[in-house]
Amino acid sequence: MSRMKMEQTFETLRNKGEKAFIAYIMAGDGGLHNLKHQILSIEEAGASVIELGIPFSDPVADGPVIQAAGQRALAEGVTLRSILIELARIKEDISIPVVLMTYANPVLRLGADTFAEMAAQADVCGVIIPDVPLEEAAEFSTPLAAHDIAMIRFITLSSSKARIKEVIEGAQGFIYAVTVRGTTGTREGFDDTLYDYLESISEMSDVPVCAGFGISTHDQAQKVGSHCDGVIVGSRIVELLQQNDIEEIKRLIPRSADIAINTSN
Ligand SMILES: O=P(O)(O)OC[C@@H](O)[C@@H](O)c1c[nH]c2ccccc12
Repeated sequence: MSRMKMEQTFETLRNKGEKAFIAYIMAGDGGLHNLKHQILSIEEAGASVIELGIPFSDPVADGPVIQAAGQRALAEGVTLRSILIELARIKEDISIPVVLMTYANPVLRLGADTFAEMAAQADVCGVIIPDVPLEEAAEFSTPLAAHDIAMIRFITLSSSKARIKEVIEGAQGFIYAVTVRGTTGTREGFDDTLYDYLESISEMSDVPVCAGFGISTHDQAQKVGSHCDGVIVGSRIVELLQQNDIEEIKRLIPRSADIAINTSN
């Protein structure tokens, strides 16, 4: 069920000629009792996948907006365990795939086996652990694979061709292509080389390629998405969700009609 659900989502989108919109939110920001409402609002706004962040005290790859959201969530007292328990409770209400984004430390504290089991109970489809390099991933990916949960891998602008090949081989779920150097957060624009980079990865890869970091507007989402299988938006979603501005989240997500216009010119 778990990994397949996400594969099906991407296949359905591909058949319709649409791109995935992966919305990142910080679990527990606004209190865990709001998680269900937040996920359902974002689902209704048109997101295809939820990337659910786990708050952590030392989030090395997070930009200021996500860090602040993590601090608020920690102040609410939420933990990886309490998030997984809540997710298991509300899973029947959520239609779109959920991917967890956590640092290694909370997983190790819970135990990688327990984590995989609880994630499976919660219908989690994939897991992103940015501070675990490919070489050390087995400790996490083996128990996850036993529960059919994908471990999502990263490619960055500075990955060599050989490295890209290595990452693509055995990749599951989707590949997270990082669009900028540095931490998460909004950016004015992107490197000119970004689009060629995304297209060359997409050509090499059988699993979908989704681009994230620095995407904060509808136009950016549409433009970047037209060169790969989907986009990931974090900081902007976190901001809008904190303001409870679901209408603006709706406007951020490209519709199929926008894409049709895009390809006709
Ligand atoms: O916030 P941005 O720039 O839209 O980027 C997405 C990103 O926040 C999300 O995927 C994410 C949050 N924390 C991370 C840590 C590493 C990699 C990715 C992430």
